[in-house]
Amino acid sequence: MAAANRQVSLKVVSAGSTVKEETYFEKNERLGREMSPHLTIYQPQLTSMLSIMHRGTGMALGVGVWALGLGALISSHDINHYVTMVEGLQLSGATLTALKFIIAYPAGYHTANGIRHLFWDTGRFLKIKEVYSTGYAMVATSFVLTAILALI
Ligand code: HEM
Repeated sequence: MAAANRQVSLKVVSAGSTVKEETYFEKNERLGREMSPHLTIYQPQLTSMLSIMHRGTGMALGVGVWALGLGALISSHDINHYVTMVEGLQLSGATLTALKFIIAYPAGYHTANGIRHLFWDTGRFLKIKEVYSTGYAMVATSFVLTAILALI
């Protein structure tokens, strides 16, 4: 009953004195906080490296798809013209295969790791040992896939 009759006094304050007009990054800088994850001291691990690669290859594929699409729209020549141009460079078979390998690697990697991701999405291979073993297997598969593409 005593609590119900308790007196409360309110103090009027301006919004500016309570709400700090400071961004998340400014606050972290003021408090001397490091960026999280603190990349400069973060030990490189297979898990994080493969994850970064997945994002990188996804972005590379995105750029490639857009470039091919827009190129086809705005170019006055068809693909045969560019094939003839490359043939005209008289590159050796090994150089050509190496170049094709480099261009195709994002597709080989992203497909192999994408399938690994899809297995994870079904709840499989999520134990840390399995994450590592599928990581190594995926890297090997990505090389084989890309080599097949480069040799076509
Ligand atoms: C031209 C084809 C493709 C493009 C442009 C593309 C692009 C991307 C991009 C930009 C991401 C986001 C990466 C990130 O934010 O970390 C992504 C994620 C993903 N991609 Fe692809 N991708 C392609 C083909 C494929 C294929 C063929 C597969 C599977 C066989 C695949 C499976 C996945 C999966 C599972 C994720 C989500 C990974 C996660 O959960 O973090 N992608 N893709």
